[in-house]
Amino acid sequence: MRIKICGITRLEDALLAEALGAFAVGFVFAPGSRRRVDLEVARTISEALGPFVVRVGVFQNQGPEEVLRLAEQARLQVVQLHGQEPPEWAEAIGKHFPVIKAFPLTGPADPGWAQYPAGTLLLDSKAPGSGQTYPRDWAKPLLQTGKRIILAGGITPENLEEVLALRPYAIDLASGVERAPGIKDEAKLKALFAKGRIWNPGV
Ligand SMILES: O=C(O)c1ccccc1N[C@@H]1O[C@H](COP(=O)(O)O)[C@@H](O)[C@H]1O
Repeated sequence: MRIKICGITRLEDALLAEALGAFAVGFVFAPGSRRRVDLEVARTISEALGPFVVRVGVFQNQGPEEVLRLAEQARLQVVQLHGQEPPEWAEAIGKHFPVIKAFPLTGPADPGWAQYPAGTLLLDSKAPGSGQTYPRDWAKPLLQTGKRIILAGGITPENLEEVLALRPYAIDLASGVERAPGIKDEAKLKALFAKGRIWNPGV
């Protein structure tokens, strides 16, 4: 399973996620987030990781100029837009970085979101980073479009199986593997990867 561990603020958490087999780690630059990371810290962690972990920056309603500057300076590889960004912003950013666009679920997903100019979409609860969840069935209309869909929102080692049953492209967790915002919990990370690595999305 492709697993992204988001809200990384400490080198040791990033290295543990990498050692356990994370596909990606996320650095939150969204204003007001309890996991907001300093640019220098993100760059230091980014430079310390090996070549096979994707570095993702999470932004919320920040214009293309700011997003591109931070993504370049922090040595990121993918940009995740987690607010109400207009399609033109994604198009501008998409000239430089692959874009993941997050949508909050307050009911069944709108298949029309597949038209948004981003290669990959992410479905989250309406309270990003809170551990809040939603009826997982709500993701189905978008999963059926064939677009790459990342599922997020209150995923934990305990409820992982119901999420994997939907066969998303990847999953994304922040609070479900933490002991405090931005501080990952070793036991929860190990429990997650022990369960997550047995499932192969390609078959
Ligand atoms: O984690 C945050 O603080 C955050 C803030 C603003 C936008 C996105 C944020 N994180 C994203 O939230 C989901 C997962 O949250 P959780 O597992 O329910 O705690 C994930 O997509 C993060 O990238």
